[in-house]
Amino acid sequence: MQKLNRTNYKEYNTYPEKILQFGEGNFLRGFVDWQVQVLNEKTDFNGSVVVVQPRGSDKIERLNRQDGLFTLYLQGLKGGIPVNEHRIIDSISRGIDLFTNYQDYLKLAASDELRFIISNTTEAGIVFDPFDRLEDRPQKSFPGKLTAFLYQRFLAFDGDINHGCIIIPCELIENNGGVLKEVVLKYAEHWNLDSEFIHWIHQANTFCSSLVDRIVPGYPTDSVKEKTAEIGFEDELMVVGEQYHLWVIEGPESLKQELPLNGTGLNTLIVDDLTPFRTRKVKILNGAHTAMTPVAYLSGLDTVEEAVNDFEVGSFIREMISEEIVPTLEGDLEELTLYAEDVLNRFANPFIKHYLMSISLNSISKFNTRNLPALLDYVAKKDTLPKRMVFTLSSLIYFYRGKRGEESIHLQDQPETIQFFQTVWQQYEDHLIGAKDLIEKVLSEQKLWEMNLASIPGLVDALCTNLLQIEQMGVRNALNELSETSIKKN
Ligand SMILES: NC(=O)c1ccc[n+]([C@@H]2O[C@H](COP(=O)([O-])OP(=O)(O)OC[C@H]3O[C@@H](n4cnc5c(N)ncnc54)[C@H](O)[C@@H]3O)[C@@H](O)[C@H]2O)c1
Ligand SMILES: O=P(O)(O)OC[C@@H](O)[C@@H](O)[C@H](O)[C@H](O)CO
Repeated sequence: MQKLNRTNYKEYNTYPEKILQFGEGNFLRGFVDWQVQVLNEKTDFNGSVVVVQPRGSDKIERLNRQDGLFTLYLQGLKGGIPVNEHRIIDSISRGIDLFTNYQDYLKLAASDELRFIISNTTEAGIVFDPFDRLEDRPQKSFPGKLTAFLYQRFLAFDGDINHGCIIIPCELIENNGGVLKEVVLKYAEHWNLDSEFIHWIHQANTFCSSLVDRIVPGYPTDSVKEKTAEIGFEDELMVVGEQYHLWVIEGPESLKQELPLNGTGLNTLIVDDLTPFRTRKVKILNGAHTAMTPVAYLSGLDTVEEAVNDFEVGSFIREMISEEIVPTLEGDLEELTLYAEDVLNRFANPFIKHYLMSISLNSISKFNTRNLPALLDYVAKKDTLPKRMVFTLSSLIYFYRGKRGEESIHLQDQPETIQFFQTVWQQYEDHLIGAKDLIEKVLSEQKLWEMNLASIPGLVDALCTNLLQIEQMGVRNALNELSETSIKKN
């Protein structure tokens, strides 16, 4: 079987490099790079994407081995009809490995054609690292790398305000554009860069917050053989996603000229305020994903579809959404309920195997942004703890013990987070601390939650009860117990 690359696949197009993309991951390829392909096909956008790694461990060679080409499968309901289609995406021109080719990165900063910068570095990526230096090749953090790039561009064009960029982060954090801009400005100050550069950042560049929505499980491990036979190429970068997509970009009117979306059929909206779209999506869809992951995985399930179709776990998820998440949201109840139903139908998409383990990446920071706000709102509104969300948090703490029965769990999170849990669970197993001490240690570790969760009335005791039940009878039986009980008013 031939490998997918531009020598073997001749029907590719080439376009000027207009977009710099931080992230080689499945989501950006199945969402942004697909949209760029649609823009190239249906409008005069005429642009391609250069990909760089947002952090040290990422591999860019795989992308370059395939000359940026990859196959995208979109599977799900389109207008109510099941659709399963695939295509080769040619919108990525190349990847630049910042460790071996930093000079190409600097060269790209001086390109006249470059206009957009896009990123997706998970909720953990937009951070300030005081040890990053301008001279590093590359800096460790994504915003450090971006600041160095923008500074090089500022120098290359002598501070010309017509050579700034439109920066559109996709990370699922609130006000992602504003937060990214703040971190860039913090680096500018930390590195003592010229005040003209700071002025240029403000005047020449636009940081647009954005909200993305498409379920992209990624590489189809289970069906790769059939898919390889179908496309006729070996493709290490194959991606599967659902048909549904929505991209809401908070940006100026002028962006509508630069991103010619009209007539493309893309569900991409340029709006003044994306808050309502974001809150609804992050709390219901992502909230349910992150909350179901430890519960369903520790119940012996592996995918989102299995989780929503499982009697106990599925009921737990549905009730959590309707009784504990939706009541914390503002807006029309009927509309929110319909959105929640759509989300549950998307979760049950039979074409898609969305592995819980892939959702579990950086679960602690995801819990903070996706679940904790709803938990706190619920407590504030109802003056009692939401028992299902509390159960989720108990399961999450148990998940970070790193064991599902005899099997060990491959935890994917910041090394210090994994280390912290390893230490407290070891102390527990060595009988140096009890369950309550363990919970107290975890909840009061402010680096994990950015607040002291132990201060939430009743939470330590509720978690302790759940944890002991999970340990004694397993998550599934503990879930059954939970449906019988209610948490006492604080
Ligand atoms: N897959 C989906 O269905 C989907 C849909 C919408 C949004 N997202 C977003 O995409 C992210 C996951 O991406 P994916 O599905 O492409 O997974 P992936 O594993 O293929 O890619 C993850 C990307 O995030 C980067 N990353 C991870 N931790 C980082 C850190 N600490 N600092 C900087 N970069 C970091 C990786 O280097 C990689 O480029 C999620 O956090 C989510 O916000 C995913
Ligand atoms: O991609 P992650 O790992 O941050 O989160 C998992 C899912 O919640 C997420 O990918 C959703 O599928 C997506 O946000 C849908 O638009």
